[in-house]
Amino acid sequence: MAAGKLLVYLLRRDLRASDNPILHHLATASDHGYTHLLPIYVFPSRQIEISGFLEAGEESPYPQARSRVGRYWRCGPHRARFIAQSVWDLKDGLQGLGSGLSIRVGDFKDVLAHLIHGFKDSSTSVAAVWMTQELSPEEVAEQDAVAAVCSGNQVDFKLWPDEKYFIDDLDTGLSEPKDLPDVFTTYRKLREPLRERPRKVLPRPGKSSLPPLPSEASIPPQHRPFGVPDTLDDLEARLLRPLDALLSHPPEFPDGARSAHPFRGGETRARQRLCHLVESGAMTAYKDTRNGLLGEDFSTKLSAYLALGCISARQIHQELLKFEDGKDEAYRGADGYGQGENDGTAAVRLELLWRDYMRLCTAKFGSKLFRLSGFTHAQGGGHKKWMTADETTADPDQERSPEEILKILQRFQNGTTGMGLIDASQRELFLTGYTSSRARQNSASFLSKHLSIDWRYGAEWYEMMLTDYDVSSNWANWQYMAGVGNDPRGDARIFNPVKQAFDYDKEGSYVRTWVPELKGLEKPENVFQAWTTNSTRLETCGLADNVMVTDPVKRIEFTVDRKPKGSRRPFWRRRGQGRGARRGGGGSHGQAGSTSAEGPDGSGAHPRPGSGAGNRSGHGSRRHEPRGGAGPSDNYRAAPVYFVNGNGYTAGDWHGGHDARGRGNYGHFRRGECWYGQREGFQPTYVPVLVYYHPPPNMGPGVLE
Ligand SMILES: Cc1cc2nc3c(=O)[nH]c(=O)nc-3n(C[C@H](O)[C@H](O)[C@H](O)COP(=O)(O)OP(=O)(O)OC[C@H]3O[C@@H](n4cnc5c(N)ncnc54)[C@H](O)[C@@H]3O)c2cc1C
Repeated sequence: MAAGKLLVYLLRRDLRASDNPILHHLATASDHGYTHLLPIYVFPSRQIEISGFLEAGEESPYPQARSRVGRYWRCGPHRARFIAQSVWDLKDGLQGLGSGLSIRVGDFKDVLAHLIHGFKDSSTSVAAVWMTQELSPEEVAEQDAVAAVCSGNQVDFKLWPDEKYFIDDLDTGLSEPKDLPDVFTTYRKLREPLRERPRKVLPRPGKSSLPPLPSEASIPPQHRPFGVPDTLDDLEARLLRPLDALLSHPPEFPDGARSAHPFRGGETRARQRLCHLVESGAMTAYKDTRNGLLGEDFSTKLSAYLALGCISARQIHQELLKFEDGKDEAYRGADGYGQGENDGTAAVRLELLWRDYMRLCTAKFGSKLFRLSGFTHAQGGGHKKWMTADETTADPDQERSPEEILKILQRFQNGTTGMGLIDASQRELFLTGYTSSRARQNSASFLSKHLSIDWRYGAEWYEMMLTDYDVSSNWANWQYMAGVGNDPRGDARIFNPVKQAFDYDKEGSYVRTWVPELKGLEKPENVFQAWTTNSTRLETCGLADNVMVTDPVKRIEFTVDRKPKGSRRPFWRRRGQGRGARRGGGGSHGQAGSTSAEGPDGSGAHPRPGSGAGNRSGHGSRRHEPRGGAGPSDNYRAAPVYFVNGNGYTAGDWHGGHDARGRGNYGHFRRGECWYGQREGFQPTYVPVLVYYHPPPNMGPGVLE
């Protein structure tokens, strides 16, 4: 009979040794009862294509890891590489602590079943499996499948709460997911002051404080027909091998362009990046710079590390605290050192709360995250007609044929729509795996609202291309921008990508960087829409026959005012039908060109005079942000912990009654915030002829309201 009790820790998006509840518990609790620990990272076959790991001549038993609507690879090259680096960094880190990490590929349940079976004859058998809980449907299914394997093999199973968020689940003030308010602002008010919310970080386990690995000889190898490599280079190569032909006409990396996200994956790099941001003053400047488009430091670029759990939000918060409280000499040289929270650090905390909120939406809405009609379907909305490239599901009355939509999608993806800001963003995304929040918002709005294309194509494309892809942040933001999610302004918020380009890329540097064909154009308005350039100039620049000029996917009439006002370049936009309408024969394309505008507060849409389609219902009526939320709870509740003991899998509650960690009531509830007293929603003003827009305040997800 086996003497050793082995604990298997299956890692997913908790790729860090510091502030890791499971490792912390194992390093500090004397009574956990396990003689050995085997941390394992599984490259899951559903989400990452693993055919590159097949032994020669073998076939994969798993379907290809492709998305449902667009059939794209679910994990593209940028993220695949970043994950590999992160896993390898953790492996090195754990080895440094006297432990280690095994890498496997396949389906979680197969990996686990093979492992349990393989250990059966060893002196150490698998006694328990622990994982960090995730809330998204696919990950929940993984957990359930693992639990079932454990149950069938008399192995204990336990889910630990995911603590990489800003506010722990214990402290959200929500009794259950459905209590989440449907408007972010309501949730934010419920949780302010944010600086007081996060729990303390957990220290990194000390050297040799973790239970040892089982002997190498006893660890069963990767199950057939796959093999796992033993170098990072080989790991990366095998992940990238199947990912060819992402696009039929991919953009080329422009001369002189530099990635805004040149970072390698891993906990070590995440830590370095965080320290750099505080030390350099980038955190202090964040509020002023975050709408930037070019460069490394206009925003934190911590998203990919956060998504994989290489760093937790509360580690970021802790570093900000040290700076704000003047507690770390390394940060002394940075602006604002020791002077408390500033606009920049407060804005970073707010963004981290957005991230929490998107995840809580997933907990609340479950698989509706992926539904075309979005969350709003649940609230009676989501009746918009979307255009699709899928002949089998396309509406017979669809304005453009599925074939045309497919072509438009390809031009969106390879950055040749003719809409400069969108094209630059899409090429940057394709070539670097990153594009700024501002650019993402515009691209998502463009695809879903200007082109009325099924927004899930965009969400899936981003899932493939983003290094920082996170299921909740991606899909809920796409819903938000498509007007089917938790944006109280819904369909009324339409970004005008030309106006946005004037606001955020004044001289057109960003667009010129990523769309080098446009470098010869002097005027920003031409850079933002090349078709507006006169024919002589087009000839000179070799653009006369370029598809961005001859057949832009969308034309927006937009004229720059001659008289500059203040430091900003004001502009007016001609009303009435745009060329898009003439070209496209009206309908949604034409309308969007001329109706799209941001209201005086930079958010709403104006009904369009004389269009016949200027739909005032829903725009003209005052909108009230719905109330929601359960309000702060009186009692401290403990983390949701899920157990399976031998033969029973107990699905825990959102807040189960088990205080697993005994870290006390650090994040106790505070009463008194008037979370229900929302300001009222935007009421658009009807302005008939000429509109001067003020610079828009930051609106939408990821920016201050
Ligand atoms: C269509 C669309 C898709 C998106 N997909 C993702 C995604 O897959 N993964 C992802 O992490 N973010 C996503 N975002 C949110 C946001 O664009 C990125 O988090 C941000 O651009 C990452 O850069 P950063 O780390 O420099 O952000 P910063 O501006 O420095 O913000 C700090 C952190 O706050 C969080 N954050 C900021 N804005 C948001 C937001 N709107 N929603 C959720 N979290 C936010 C991120 O973790 C980010 O790292 C998406 C936004 C849009 C509009």
